[in-house]
Amino acid sequence: MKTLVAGVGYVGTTTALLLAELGWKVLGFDTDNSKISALSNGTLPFYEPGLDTLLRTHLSNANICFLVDPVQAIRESQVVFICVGTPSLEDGSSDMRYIRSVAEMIGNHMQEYKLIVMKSTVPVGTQKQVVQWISEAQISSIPFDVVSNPEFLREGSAVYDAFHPDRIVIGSDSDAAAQQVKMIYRDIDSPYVVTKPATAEMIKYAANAFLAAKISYMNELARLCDQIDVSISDIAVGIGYDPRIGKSFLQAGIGYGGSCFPKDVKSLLHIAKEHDTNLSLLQQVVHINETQYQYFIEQMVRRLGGLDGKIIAVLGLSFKPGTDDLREAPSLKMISHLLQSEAAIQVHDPVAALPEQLLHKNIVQFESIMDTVRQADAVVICTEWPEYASASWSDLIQLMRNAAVFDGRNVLDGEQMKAWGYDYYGIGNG
Ligand SMILES: NC(=O)c1ccc[n+]([C@@H]2O[C@H](COP(=O)([O-])OP(=O)(O)OC[C@H]3O[C@@H](n4cnc5c(N)ncnc54)[C@H](O)[C@@H]3O)[C@@H](O)[C@H]2O)c1
Ligand SMILES: O=c1ccn([C@@H]2O[C@H](COP(=O)(O)OP(=O)(O)O[C@H]3O[C@H](CO)[C@@H](O)[C@H](O)[C@H]3O)[C@@H](O)[C@H]2O)c(=O)[nH]1
Repeated sequence: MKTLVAGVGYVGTTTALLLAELGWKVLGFDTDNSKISALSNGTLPFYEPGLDTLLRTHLSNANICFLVDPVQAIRESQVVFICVGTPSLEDGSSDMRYIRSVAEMIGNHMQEYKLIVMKSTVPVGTQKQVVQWISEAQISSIPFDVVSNPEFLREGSAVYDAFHPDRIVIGSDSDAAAQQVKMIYRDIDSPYVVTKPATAEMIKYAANAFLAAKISYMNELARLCDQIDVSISDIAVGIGYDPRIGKSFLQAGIGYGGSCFPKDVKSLLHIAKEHDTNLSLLQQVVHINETQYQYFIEQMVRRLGGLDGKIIAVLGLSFKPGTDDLREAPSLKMISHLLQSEAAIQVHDPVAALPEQLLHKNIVQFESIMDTVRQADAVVICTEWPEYASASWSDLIQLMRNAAVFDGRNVLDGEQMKAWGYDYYGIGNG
């Protein structure tokens, strides 16, 4: 059986390689020809640990191939996984143009039954809408099923997450189609949640919004902790032992970023608005997240006595470690603000490069942490890359003009930093 993955970005490439590992023949299709040629040559167009090895293995085994011709891609496959993007529009709703275009492409070119599996994160009701778009695009009526199968992988650990999912959610109107999706994943050991398509679509939003809420909760408490001489990191440990709370996603910082949480929480709020429902808790989750980096900058201004003319070393650009993804990265908002305040910036990231919109005469990217902190008036940690926790801080202090460290991810040992002579501030640990 041949499977087609439409849209080979983060989720599509991971899905394609998972399917190849599971023994299926896989075709990858994307409208971005540069991605197709990079992937065909064994090069990932983004950074994701472990995925490049899988790509080269399955290219050489001829289990996977990447195509630019949509007609061939649709005609040669029995199952189509939709993995295209669903970015935010100005009003917070999801931009459905890519989903619609794939649906119409399938409808247009299919000549026999297809099972269509929707992995993109989509508003509730999309499965129904996709059925309609495919039907309308068909030249003659050919049967097909559309199943919702949301993806829960995290960037930076996409390979592990794809092979060890916490659950596989299948939303289908047809038992036979749900069984077929289960059969595709049969070698993966995971609980299954088989439900209605709308429920599957909502599970994805509910999961991301819940995790975002956990983070904003800790970030808001961090602001109080700063006032009462209590460490938010100690609070996370103390509450995390309660299995009803859990240890994960309690890390206070400068806010959540990435291609999912910001857009998915906003999309859920938009869905609620369309149904005259007020999700006030989630509105606050967004508000806390959008003001968290400003709160952090206020602490910097207070301690440094202003930013004008200061040299600030920014450690970390990507929205989290293990990826070069800069989508909604808090570091970018931070840097824009610092530049507006007439600070000069020296930046470092192990894999991500400064985006074009931040190229400015007052900003320079260095390859080493040492060069980045040299002559700085303050260091700001924006991403919890392990190399920042393990850097030789006892030596780096000699290179700085002023030994202030603002730890936006609480990765350093504050007491040790102070003992080495730093003016150290960890968010919620101040
Ligand atoms: N990135 C993640 O960690 C993650 C995790 C779970 C779910 N998701 C969801 O999965 C979806 C994809 O996310 P992503 O991060 O992989 O996006 P991405 O931007 O990395 O990839 C999307 C790809 O779709 C391609 N595309 C657009 N229109 C197309 C078309 N008509 N036909 C074929 N290809 C087309 C684009 O060129 C791009 O390569 C989104 O809905 C996202 O919310 C993402
Ligand atoms: O305790 C924490 C945990 C995370 N974050 C931040 O939250 C953001 C998102 O992190 P993470 O969830 O690890 O990364 P993503 O790759 O965006 O994965 C999320 O979004 C994906 C897309 O929907 C889902 O599939 C995943 O299950 C979900 O974890 C990052 O900026 C992190 O720095 C914190 O601030 N504190």
